[in-house]
Amino acid sequence: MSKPFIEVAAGLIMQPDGSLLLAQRPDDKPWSGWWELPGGKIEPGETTLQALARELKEELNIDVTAATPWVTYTHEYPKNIVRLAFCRVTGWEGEPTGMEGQQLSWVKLDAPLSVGPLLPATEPPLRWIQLPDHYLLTSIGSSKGLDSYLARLTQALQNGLKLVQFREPGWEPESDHDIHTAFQQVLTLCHQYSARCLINSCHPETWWTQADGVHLRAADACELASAGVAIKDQAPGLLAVSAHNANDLDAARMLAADFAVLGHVLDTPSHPGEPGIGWAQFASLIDNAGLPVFAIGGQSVATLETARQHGAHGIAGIRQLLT
Ligand SMILES: Nc1nc2c([nH]c(=O)n2[C@@H]2O[C@H](COP(=O)(O)OP(=O)(O)OP(=O)(O)O)[C@@H](O)[C@H]2O)c(=O)[nH]1
Repeated sequence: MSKPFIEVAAGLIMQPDGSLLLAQRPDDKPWSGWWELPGGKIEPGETTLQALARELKEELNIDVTAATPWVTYTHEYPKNIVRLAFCRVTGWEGEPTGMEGQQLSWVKLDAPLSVGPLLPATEPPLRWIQLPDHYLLTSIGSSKGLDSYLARLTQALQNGLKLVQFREPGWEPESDHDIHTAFQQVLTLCHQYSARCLINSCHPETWWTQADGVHLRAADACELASAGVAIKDQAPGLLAVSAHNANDLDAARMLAADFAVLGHVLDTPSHPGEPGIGWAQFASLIDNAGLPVFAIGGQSVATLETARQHGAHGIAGIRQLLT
């Protein structure tokens, strides 16, 4: 007999200082005593955000004023399959109160959790939410442009940039040594500002372990996923995947990537004459991605809010994020 399938809306209720609200499941529910994100089952006819608002009113007596869809993730438990639509909640009225007698706790995610255990399906979102929301891809081009690029990158890191990808497929063919030196300089600079630097899979595999993780091109991700390679065990650090369609996002999920980058969403100078997929298509593609997705293509600080309204974790880009 097939397992029951339930759809749930759950909120990551966050204070501006990054504290997150967790709730302990009450005695009269399955998994009682385990900690979870507040929320509950989506009723027939409800949208995810409507269900979330209703559940948070019932469970916490708060009125949600600002929430966006985020990652939808499916987890198979021994007795059922749960599709969890995690949403970010950044605005509410009222003081969260355990209306069902449940314990509540505001936790910091950059330290060991002060409560536990967490429901198994609640662990991944607590890891994902700590990813920065800006992801810069380099486009230096040659050793001639390196010094001025490093100066601009320093400025961006000083302004709070925390995640960078070294990606130089079109590096002018001077010598391999030049590009490796450039990579090391970018990596060292990122580390000076406690930022992480991933390496694109177009670069030699021997460099991958030097970086803070690997960013797979879509074709590389699809090839590794169909070959069943456990790339995450081989390359320590973050694993990211470029995606252009649902197939690429499936590969990212199969490889247990930490995040994907989907686009291009808006028209961009790096793809002249190729129209972007647009926000509606972006939102529909990531609906079942099962991992955080950054929007790429025409992205800047000005598009971050729109990206979030369409379920993006954050924005990725080459030019407009270098500020
Ligand atoms: N709210 C919430 N549910 C979660 C999380 N993680 C997770 O696996 N779940 C699962 O999602 C389901 C939520 O169902 P629920 O019983 O809390 O829903 P509900 O509030 O509508 O309760 P009720 O219908 O029993 O009154 C449970 O199977 C629970 O184990 C989480 O972080 N938050």
